[in-house]
Amino acid sequence: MTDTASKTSGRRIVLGHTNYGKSDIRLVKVFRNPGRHEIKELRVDVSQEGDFAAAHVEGDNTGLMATDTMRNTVYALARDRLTGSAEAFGVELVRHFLEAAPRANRVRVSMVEHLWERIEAGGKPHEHSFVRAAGERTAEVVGDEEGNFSVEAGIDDLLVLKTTNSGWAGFLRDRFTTLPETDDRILSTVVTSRWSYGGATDLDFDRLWEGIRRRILETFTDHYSPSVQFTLHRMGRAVLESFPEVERIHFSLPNRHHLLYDLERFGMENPGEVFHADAEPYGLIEGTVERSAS
Ligand SMILES: O=c1[nH]c(=O)c2[nH]c(=O)[nH]c2[nH]1
Repeated sequence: MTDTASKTSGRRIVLGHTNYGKSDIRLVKVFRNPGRHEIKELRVDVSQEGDFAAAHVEGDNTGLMATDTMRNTVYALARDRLTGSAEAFGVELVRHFLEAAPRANRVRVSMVEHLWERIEAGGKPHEHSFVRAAGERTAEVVGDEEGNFSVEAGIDDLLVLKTTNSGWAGFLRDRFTTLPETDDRILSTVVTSRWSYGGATDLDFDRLWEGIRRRILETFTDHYSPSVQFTLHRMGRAVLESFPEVERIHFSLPNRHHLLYDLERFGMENPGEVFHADAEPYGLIEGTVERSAS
């Protein structure tokens, strides 16, 4: 913290933590392999921490990298160094900024990858046409000038649903409880997940991400779910058991309620067929599954 030399009520006013960077850098790279183009679309945020007090307090910008330069750097480095995963590109960017920005001592690069799937045309994968795939992939790399790195990956916006094999019963009943117990309901959620690879910067991040996504989806299907809470833990445990590279995994799981619509009023039966998809409010179940210290 920096003393700004101002005084009010006897307590010094100081500059607290600061960071700055460029957000929402939209990058698309086409890999023009003959006969089979590939595409990568990233939204990149760059954030630097360091000794920026002179800029804030004195208006002295000496040694500050312009955020405009950060944006240019992302595109320029993408030319030769975006060759594989977003995580690997993030590591390259963080290394570059730590070296190039004299006042930065910690750099964070966060990325959201919008996924494109190849279109099948006439029963064949098309050479250069794609359709937006479900869900988004995230990656975040943080590095400091001491050489400490952390790499985190994740999933956003992956909507899943199962039509049975889920219930919610045995919960607390008090005078405000109206919800009936059920052993057969629709379970639906939008998976947001983040997992940590610790300090490893040279893993096969694409293989891991694909495998972890598949493991989460398989686990969603493979059991009777007595609650979103139970399914959260089971998905997390499955990922940690299958992927020793993962240190911990966090889930944010909104409960997308599907309420059986009352057709009795019209003299009709509704044996679990017609539902109202309730938008709000929604339950929100969040939690981390991790390896214990011992
Ligand atoms: O899986 C659930 N967990 C809850 O905590 C909860 N609360 C609720 O009303 N329905 C559900 N379902």
